[in-house]
Amino acid sequence: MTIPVLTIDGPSGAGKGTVSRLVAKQLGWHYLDSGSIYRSLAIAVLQQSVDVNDVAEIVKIAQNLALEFECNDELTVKLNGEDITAQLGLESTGAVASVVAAVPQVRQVLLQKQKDFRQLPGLVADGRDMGTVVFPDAIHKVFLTASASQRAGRRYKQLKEKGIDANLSHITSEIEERDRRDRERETAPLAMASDALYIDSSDMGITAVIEEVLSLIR
Ligand SMILES: Nc1ncnc2c1ncn2[C@@H]1O[C@H](COP(=O)(O)OP(=O)(O)O)[C@@H](O)[C@H]1O
Ligand SMILES: Nc1ccn([C@@H]2O[C@H](COP(=O)(O)OP(=O)(O)O)[C@@H](O)[C@H]2O)c(=O)n1
Repeated sequence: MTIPVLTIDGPSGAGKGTVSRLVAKQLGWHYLDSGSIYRSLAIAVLQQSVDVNDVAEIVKIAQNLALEFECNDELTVKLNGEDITAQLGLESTGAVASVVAAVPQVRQVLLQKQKDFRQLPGLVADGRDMGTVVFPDAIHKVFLTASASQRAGRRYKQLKEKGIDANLSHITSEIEERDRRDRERETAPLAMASDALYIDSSDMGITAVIEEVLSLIR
């Protein structure tokens, strides 16, 4: 029996995580936040003071990445038993994540870890290459985006709400730089799958986006 997968890909701040978590909850499906795997790798690389250009060392860390996920209303992630949830959401973590994520061997090592999330009764998978590379046979695919200024504004508000000091113009340039790197890399670049539903959430609330995604499944 083929286990159903809904993939939600798109750029940073489009609402993928928020929508994926809520849709997974409504459907009673599992949830894969693939970005948190790349973010965790970035934290491990930073903790071990490894140079971001030292590919061999980064691949070794990826091979030994010991992660535990717990998804209730929010996602809690442990790396080697240590709760790293707070560091996970920082823009500085996202920036390093997008550098290590551009290494083809790193993506290869982490591929099976992501596929293993496909379990009954189904999976909602959020990332950049869920519909194109990791789950190309998914029955439902969404490409969720929004204008760069909306996405930066949302991220700014989200960080402020978490009590993290943030600067809107820094966030805007960091998001633009990360998008460019994610779109232009050779391996598994951020791109819409040809069979995905395109949703631009610039002028849509979260509930409207969720309704549109759920209508795809119904
Ligand atoms: N359609 C929307 N309208 C307004 N705010 C949104 C919308 N979708 C998501 N958000 C908010 O934007 C922030 C970033 O959303 P998130 O789900 O983390 O994005 P992504 O996973 O794509 O990076 C969150 O604070 C979330 O509540
Ligand atoms: N499937 C994925 C998910 C994330 N990533 C990388 O990991 C970084 C962080 O991903 P994320 O999904 O947590 O980022 P946000 O969209 O939450 O900002 C991205 O900028 C990508 O470079 C990836 O390459 N492939």
